[in-house]
This record gives sequence, structure tokens and C-alpha cells, in this order.
Amino acid sequence: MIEGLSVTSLTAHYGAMRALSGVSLTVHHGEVVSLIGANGAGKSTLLRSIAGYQRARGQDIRLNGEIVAGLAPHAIARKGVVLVPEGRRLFPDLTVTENLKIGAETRRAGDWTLDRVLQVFPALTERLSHRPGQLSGGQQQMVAIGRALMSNPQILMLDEVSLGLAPKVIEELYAALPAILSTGLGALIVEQDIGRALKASDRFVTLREGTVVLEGASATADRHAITTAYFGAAA
Ligand SMILES: Nc1ncnc2c1ncn2[C@@H]1O[C@H](COP(=O)(O)OP(=O)(O)OP(=O)(O)O)[C@@H](O)[C@H]1O
Repeated sequence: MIEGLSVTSLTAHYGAMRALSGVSLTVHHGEVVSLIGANGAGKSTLLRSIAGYQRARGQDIRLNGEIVAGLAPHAIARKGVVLVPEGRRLFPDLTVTENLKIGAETRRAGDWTLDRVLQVFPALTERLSHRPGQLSGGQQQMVAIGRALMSNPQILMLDEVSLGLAPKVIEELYAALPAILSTGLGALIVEQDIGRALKASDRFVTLREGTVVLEGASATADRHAITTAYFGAAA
């Protein structure tokens, strides 16, 4: 049995179009796995399928050996698999505190509290009564990640958290990752910048056209091989 997330032979369709074909991967507790691939490779579909927002065939998605595939998204979150979606999806009429506390509604027992989120993202401390529209993009992303942490996840999935943010702000977000992982959770991250994805992760998985084409340890990854796998043999 795998301690953490395991996905086996996952297939997903949009109508007749196959977006994922037999994708398998694991994310153990305490490790970061980065999902690398061009636009349309299927990264968001994979994360959304794991989180229960998208119907997938194969249906072998497990957390600590227990099948979670087929459960509703809130039930999967309650088991401990939580997605920070692309575009953040904060509640615009709620304050930062209220947005963070919503994450606690699917809360499992665990270490994450509002105070702990604020230790990881101190920039939010002064802005707890603000609405998301009054925050910078980076601060909004901190709220989205903080909201996910408030549910005490075992597996945290981050879909393109750096999209549209300035390099300095992206550095700040990634600098928080070790503190986030120190509670023993595992992370599956989608990051467009291959260099940053490898730096932030223990292992990488490259998707092309819905299929895993290359995977390995990030520290010893061959960038050329990844780029070739990413674009296909014709690149
Ligand atoms: N709601 C949808 N309806 C139909 N096709 C979709 C839908 N969402 C995604 N697709 C298609 O499924 C494939 C995989 O898309 P997906 O968004 O998972 O890729 P991605 O790797 O996350 O890309 P991006 O970096 O652009 O988000 C693409 O061909 C895309 O056009």
C-alpha cells in the first residue's frame, strides 16, 4: 500500500476527445511532485479528476490505499486531497478571514490553524478584513493556498499558482513551500516554468497529449530530455 496518493491508469474524456490516457502516478507524504507539460497536455484535467470535479474512467485513485475515486469533491477534500485551482476561485464578497475559514469546513484533524497560515503568509495578517479584490495577485494566491491548508490536507494540489505573478512574488510563494511541507503533507504542483518546477520538487512527471512521457527525480533531471518529451519527437 502506498502512503499518500496513487493514481492508476486514469483516463478522462471531454465528449469524444480523450484528454487523459492511462495516467499513473504517486505522491507520497512529505514529497513534492511537479507535473510538467505544454498547454493542453492534460495537467488541469488530471488535477480536477483527482479532486473529483471531473469524471474519469479507470477510477483507481487512492489515498493511503483507500479508494477515493467516485466520491464528491467535498468528500475527497474531507479525506485530505485538496485542490487550489487555476484562477484561485476566492469568494469576492467575503473577507480574507472568512475565505480562509471556509477551508475549515472540510476540516480534518491536524496542525493547520488560522495562526499557522499567517505564520507561513505573514503578508495576510494586516489584510484579514479585506476582500480579495483589494489584494494583490500574490496575496490572493496566498489566501487560496491558506484556505486549502485550513482543511488540513494530506495531499495539496496546486494548479499554476504563479500564473500572471511577478517573479519576486512567485519566489515568495515558493519560499513558503518548505514550511507547508513540514507538516508531512505531499504536494502535486503544476508549474509552467520547468526550472522552477524542478527546483521545487523531489520528482517530476511530464505529460504530453494526456499520457505520461517521462518521469524521474528532479535533482538529476535531464532538461533536454524533458523538453524533447514535452514537445514530442518532432521538436
Ligand atoms: N471543458 C472542456 N471541454 C472540452 N475540452 C476541454 C475542456 N477542458 C480542457 N479541454 C481540452 O482537454 C485537453 C487538456 O486540457 P487541460 O486544461 O487539462 O490541459 P493543461 O495541461 O492543464 O493545459 P493548460 O496549461 O492550458 O491549462 C486540451 O486539449 C483541452 O483543450
